[in-house]
Amino acid sequence: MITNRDQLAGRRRWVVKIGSALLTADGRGLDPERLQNWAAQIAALHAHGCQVVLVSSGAVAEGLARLGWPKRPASLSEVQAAASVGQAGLVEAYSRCFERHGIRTAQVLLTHEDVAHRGRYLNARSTLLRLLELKVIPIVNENDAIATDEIRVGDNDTMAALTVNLLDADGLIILTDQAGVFDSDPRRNPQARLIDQCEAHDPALLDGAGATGGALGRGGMRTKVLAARQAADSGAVTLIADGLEPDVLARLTRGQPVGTLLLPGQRAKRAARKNWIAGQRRVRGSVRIDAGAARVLRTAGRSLLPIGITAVEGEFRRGDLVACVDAEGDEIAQGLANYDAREARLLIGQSSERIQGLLGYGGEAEFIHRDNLVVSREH
Ligand SMILES: Nc1ncnc2c1ncn2[C@@H]1O[C@H](COP(=O)(O)OP(=O)(O)O)[C@@H](O)[C@H]1O
Ligand SMILES: N[C@@H](CCC(=O)OP(=O)(O)O)C(=O)O
Repeated sequence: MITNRDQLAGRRRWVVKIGSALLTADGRGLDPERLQNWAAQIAALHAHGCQVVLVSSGAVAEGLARLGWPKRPASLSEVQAAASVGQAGLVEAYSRCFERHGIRTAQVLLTHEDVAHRGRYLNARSTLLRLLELKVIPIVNENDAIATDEIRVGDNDTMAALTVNLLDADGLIILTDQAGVFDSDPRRNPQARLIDQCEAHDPALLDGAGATGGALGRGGMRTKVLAARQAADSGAVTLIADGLEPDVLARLTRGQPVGTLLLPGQRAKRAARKNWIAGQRRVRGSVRIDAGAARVLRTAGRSLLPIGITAVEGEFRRGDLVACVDAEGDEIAQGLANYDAREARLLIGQSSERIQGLLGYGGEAEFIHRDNLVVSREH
């Protein structure tokens, strides 16, 4: 577990969030020089073997500039229209910047549903992981064009934390227009002091964190601290720093004293995904597994392959929570199924190489991947 900055070097998977306040040149749309600068910094991290997911705001700000609107409109549909116009520009601008470094980018627009709904959760995760394998930089933003108030995540600090949880990232870096987290809002209090490091769950942290952002931002420091707490719950550190500080990303990831480090603290690291799985109350079906599968699930933390399944009960869909029971009917584990019940019945006792032939399409080799499996307590 990370307890200080020296331990940051060598961490591999980072989610970097860039807020509206930083991206725009005085509300006049995106600042191309800044984007170029971050792209160069991210390219350098890439070259050192880091995987980076970029969560970038700026769609609304860029849309306002493109439409010639002087300020954020009050009506939701106008904000959504601006976001749609601006998102195209945002991704275009990033892809141009990264191209110079020979790096491809991908646009990933997520909604609350994508990170909360079982099937889509798996889809979002596998797409992002595949992009990282392909050495592409995913550029994530909330899908503002269709997210209504009821279903929106609302701010990208939270979206970035959800992305950390989704991918089990090592750390979250939030770049903003302040040097880090202060003990009170530095915009209002010139005496405010920068916090160097602290536990994300320290109750005092929220006392000084204001909830209002700048003219274009959404969350202020409060959502950043709450995001750090969510990241902490899956064992990740959060660094909050000034995005205009020279070489900020390299310095932060090397453990130099820049910005604020928020630590996961004593919380037991249990992958967020596993917490989330454990929190899903409704088991939709079950698979009976043989003694060998039961043993490796219980003791070796392995995935459940179709070959270990001896029977399938109930009706469930891909992404549903399914119980794995042994020959005596004792529950060994619960996890998210990669195949629905009909497919599972066809795969009983089969080796993974046969999946393509049996179903007519290929998919995951595992019926439940070990990352999506929570072993039940011993009886
Ligand atoms: N304790 C604090 N420390 C630092 N900044 C704070 C604090 N409380 C409130 N803020 C405000 O939060 C702002 C950053 O939030 P926001 O405008 O939403 O940025 P972003 O667009 O980067 O998400 C800062 O400009 C600052 O005025
Ligand atoms: N999704 C919105 C950004 C919302 C948001 O969280 O902004 P910020 O607090 O500046 O990161 C956009 O692209 O404009």
